[in-house]
Amino acid sequence: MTTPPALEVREVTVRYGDVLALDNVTVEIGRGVVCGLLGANGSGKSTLLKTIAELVTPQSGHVRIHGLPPAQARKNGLLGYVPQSEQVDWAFPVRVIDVVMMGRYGHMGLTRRPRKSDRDAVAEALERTGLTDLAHRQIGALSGGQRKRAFIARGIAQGATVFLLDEPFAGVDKPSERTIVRVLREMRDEGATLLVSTHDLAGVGELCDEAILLHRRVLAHGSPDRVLVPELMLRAFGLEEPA
Ligand SMILES: Nc1ncnc2c1ncn2[C@@H]1O[C@H](COP(=O)(O)OP(=O)(O)OP(=O)(O)O)[C@@H](O)[C@H]1O
Repeated sequence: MTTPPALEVREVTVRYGDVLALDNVTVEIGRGVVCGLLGANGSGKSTLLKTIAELVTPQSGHVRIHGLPPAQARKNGLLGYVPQSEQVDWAFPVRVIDVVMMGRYGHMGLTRRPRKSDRDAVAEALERTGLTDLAHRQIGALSGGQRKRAFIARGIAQGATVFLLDEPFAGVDKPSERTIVRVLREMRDEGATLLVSTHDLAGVGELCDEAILLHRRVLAHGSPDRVLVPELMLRAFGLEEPA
């Protein structure tokens, strides 16, 4: 039997009322890959990530994570998701350590009582993301970059093997950006698959092994030097000269 890809999106179409957000999107990503998700505003990047995370239900098509439906993969802790900052209620009174511990819920059973292994995993994730000293701060009291790092720490503590990140570099200071790039590469080197939506085209070559160019449909998917070419970028960003 062949091993299924880490992430498989097959013929997915998503509409919000009259708006066609994704049109028959098919993507496969292997294990141990960082893949950048690129496209103009409104091209469907967030919708694709939300569909994989089952926060949006497609009109047709399906998603598999290591061959499993997303709900099952989430239950097994395989699927992690870092939302765009605007989607999070930062006034919610939780501490950084509580956010990271949420990544362990799938490991705890129904009692949700942390064991030593859970506390150790949280401590390691905080350490790797440089948040140990901020562990007891309210999440809303952190900078943009620190907040992103807290959500990434949650995914590390969870042991996610497919990790979706929606604009992890938006509103992030340089030191946090460097930490995030290092941590994402480490996760990739440990075998995780990361799908990262970003507007930071300059950083794609440095971070990503592959890139997907989206414009409701997949315009291109391959190595960054094959995808980030003027002809495709002009099409993706709607700057194509009239024929
Ligand atoms: N909840 C919603 N209801 C109605 N339309 C929506 C909804 N969410 C997204 N859309 C529309 O679907 C299309 C794709 O949006 P999406 O947020 O996925 O794009 P995006 O590439 O992530 O954009 P951005 O880079 O601006 O975040 C856009 O036309 C958007 O206006």
